[in-house]
Amino acid sequence: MVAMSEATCPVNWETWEPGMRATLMFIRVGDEVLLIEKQRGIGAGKVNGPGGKIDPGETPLECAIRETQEELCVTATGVRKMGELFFAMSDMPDIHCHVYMADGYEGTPTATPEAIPLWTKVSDLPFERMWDDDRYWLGEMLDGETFCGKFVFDEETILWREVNFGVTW
Ligand SMILES: COc1nc(N)nc2c1ncn2[C@H]1C[C@H](O)[C@@H](COP(=O)(O)OP(=O)(O)OP(=O)(O)O)O1
Repeated sequence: MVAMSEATCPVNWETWEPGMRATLMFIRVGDEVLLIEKQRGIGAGKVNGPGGKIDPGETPLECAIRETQEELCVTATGVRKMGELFFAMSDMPDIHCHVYMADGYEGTPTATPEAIPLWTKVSDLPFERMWDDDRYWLGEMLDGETFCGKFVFDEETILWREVNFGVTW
């Protein structure tokens, strides 16, 4: 399935290069997902999944697990790759983000200087507190859909978007 704005895309994705590589992790247990109230870094003040920048020499999966440990003091288990996000931004480096979902964890979700844990019903995601792109893929992903999303932002407003589901990673 494809969702695309009517506008012509202002970005040539064939030649686009991200300024940052990052990850997101969503731990789903039953009908709830473990989100964070992000305390610092890009998107501070928003609700998101744990995640962050990929360190040199680190794989995206290693990064997603490390960032979840650092931000919430838990180790995600049963992790699978669900998607990739491509963000062309106006006011920060462009981002290529790898997205993972886990079906369990070890440890106790704990607040850290980086994040406050927030268990949320999958049926009641707080999109008004999240990056706007999340409306177009997060619910579907939590229901098991793999995806690829490309978004062009002007500050926090989406100018253009394309999301494909059923992508094999
Ligand atoms: C632009 O739209 C975005 N949507 C979503 N859902 N998530 C986004 C968006 N832009 C960035 N993100 C995510 C990707 C990463 O998980 C973080 C950004 O990384 P962060 O700044 O938190 O990286 P850290 O390595 O943790 O930073 P420190 O240098 O503070 O340690 O946001």
